[in-house]
Amino acid sequence: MEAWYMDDSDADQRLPHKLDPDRPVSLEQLEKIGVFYWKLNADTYESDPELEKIRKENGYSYMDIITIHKDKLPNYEEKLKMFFEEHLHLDDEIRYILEGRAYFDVRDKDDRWIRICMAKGDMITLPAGIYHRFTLDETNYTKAMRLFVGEPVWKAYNRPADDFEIRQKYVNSLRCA
Ligand SMILES: CSCCC(=O)/C(O)=C/O
Ligand SMILES: [Fe+2]
Repeated sequence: MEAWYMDDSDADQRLPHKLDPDRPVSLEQLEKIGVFYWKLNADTYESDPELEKIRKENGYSYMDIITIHKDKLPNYEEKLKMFFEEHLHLDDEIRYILEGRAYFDVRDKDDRWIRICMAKGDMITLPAGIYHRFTLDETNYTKAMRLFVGEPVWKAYNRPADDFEIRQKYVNSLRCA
């Protein structure tokens, strides 16, 4: 996993969009905005005790696997467009990359974009209420595990969603961080 502040160019969303000079973002900085990260062995995900432990400790009872590729995902273009709209969810977004690569972009406290480059073995949780978006990189392929506490709710609320209780709760949580 590698993270950095993004430039504001309109070029292809699949490009890295690093600043020049680069402004890397550390795990500690991500934790301050409620983003948590684990590194796992994706080759053994079907029988990995480390993954089992994380699921048990955090109550991630639900899981499925999504393959994001033009030949595998129904309504591929439409879904990618939707994923890249800035949005929030009422619950945490938990993703584990099993193959390929992808970018998760999150807003920092000052509303600046941080790009999180996720590759095989990277697992992340984005807090409920954080504004974020998702895109493939130039390799155009990823396979990811989606986890959830209880029955999954995939509904995304596009920005602006500032009046949502979960958004206010998230914003308030940043004050004490
Ligand atoms: C890798 S899962 C697809 C992206 C997604 O579900 C989402 O909500 C992105 O923010
Ligand atoms: Fe999302």
